[in-house]
Amino acid sequence: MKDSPGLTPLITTTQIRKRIAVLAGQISHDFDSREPLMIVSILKGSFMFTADLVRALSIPCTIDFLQASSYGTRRSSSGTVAITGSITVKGRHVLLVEDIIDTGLTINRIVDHLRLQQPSSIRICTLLDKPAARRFPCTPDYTGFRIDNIFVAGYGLDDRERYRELPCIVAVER
Ligand SMILES: O=P(O)(O)OC[C@H]1O[C@H](OP(=O)(O)OP(=O)(O)O)[C@H](O)[C@@H]1O
Ligand SMILES: Nc1nc2[nH]cnc2c(=O)[nH]1
Repeated sequence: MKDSPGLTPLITTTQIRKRIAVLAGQISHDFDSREPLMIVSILKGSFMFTADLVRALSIPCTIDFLQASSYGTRRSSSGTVAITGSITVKGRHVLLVEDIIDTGLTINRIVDHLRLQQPSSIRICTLLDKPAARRFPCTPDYTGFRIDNIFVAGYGLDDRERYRELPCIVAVER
C-alpha cells in the first residue's frame, strides 16, 4: 500500500481475491443457463471489482455500465443520485455489481430505474456492505465483506477521487 498518513489497512488484496473466487463460484452456479447473464457495473467505484469478478465467472455474460453518483467530494450521501448511461435490460437476467452499499439509496434508485424496463430478474452483488448505515432497505444477494460504519477507500473506491487505484481496501481517517 502507498505510504499515506490517515489510511489504515482493512481488507488485503489476497482476501479480496479469495472472496471473489467464492462469489464467482456461487454466481456461476446460480446462473448456469444458456442465456448470458447481464452484468451491470455501477461506476465509478465498481470498475475494479467488476473486472476481477467477470474474469472469475465460468458462465457466459455480457457487461454494461451505468454511472451513479451521490457522494461527489463528500463522505456522506447528498441524498440525490444522478444516474447516467442508457442500457436495455428488458427480458434479461441482470446482476448489478456495486463496490459498496451504505445507506442503500443508490442501489434502490438503480433498481427502480431498471425495473421500469421489465427485466426477467435483478440480483445484486456488492463487494462491501455496511448494514449499520442502511436508511433504505436492501439485502444484497451476494456480498463480499460486511464492514462497520466507517469510510473506506481503495480497490475502486475513492476519497475525493483519491485512492481508487489501491489494490486493497483501507479505512480513511475522518
Ligand atoms: O448506499 P449509498 O449510501 O447510496 O452509497 C453507495 C454508493 O456510493 C458510492 O458511489 P459515489 O456516489 O461515491 O460515486 P462513485 O462510485 O463514482 O465514487 C458507491 O460507489 C455506491 O454506488
Ligand atoms: N469511497 C467510499 N464511498 C462510499 N459510498 C458510500 N460509502 C462509502 C465509503 O465508505 N467509501
